Amino acid sequence: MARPKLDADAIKAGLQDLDGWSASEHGDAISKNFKFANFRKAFAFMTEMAIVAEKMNHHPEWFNVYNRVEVRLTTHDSGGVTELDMKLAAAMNDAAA
Ligand SMILES: C[C@H](O)[C@H](O)[C@H]1CNC2=NC(N)=NC(=O)C2=N1
Repeated sequence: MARPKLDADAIKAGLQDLDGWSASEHGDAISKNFKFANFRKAFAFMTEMAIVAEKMNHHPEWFNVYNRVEVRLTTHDSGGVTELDMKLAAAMNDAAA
């Protein structure tokens, strides 16, 4: 079952607690650019999050160059942002802290 999409207000409310995350222009995704000390740290973060994502069956769109990981979260099955994206974003903030 696809999760219900969050509307613009619900996304805004959810992002209050998510440091560094912002809504995309069209409100169909949330994104954050993470920066680490080096590639090893960036890739360790990705490895940790890959395991979490697989457990959640909810997978990030991301792009890595050296110490930078650009993340975009959206729920493809729902065509927008859902609670799953908020949950994964929170887990990423915890892992990067
Ligand atoms: C069939 C499978 O459960 C789905 O395609 C899952 C896998 N991972 C997913 N990840 C994300 N980000 N959105 C989804 O809708 C999604 N759906």
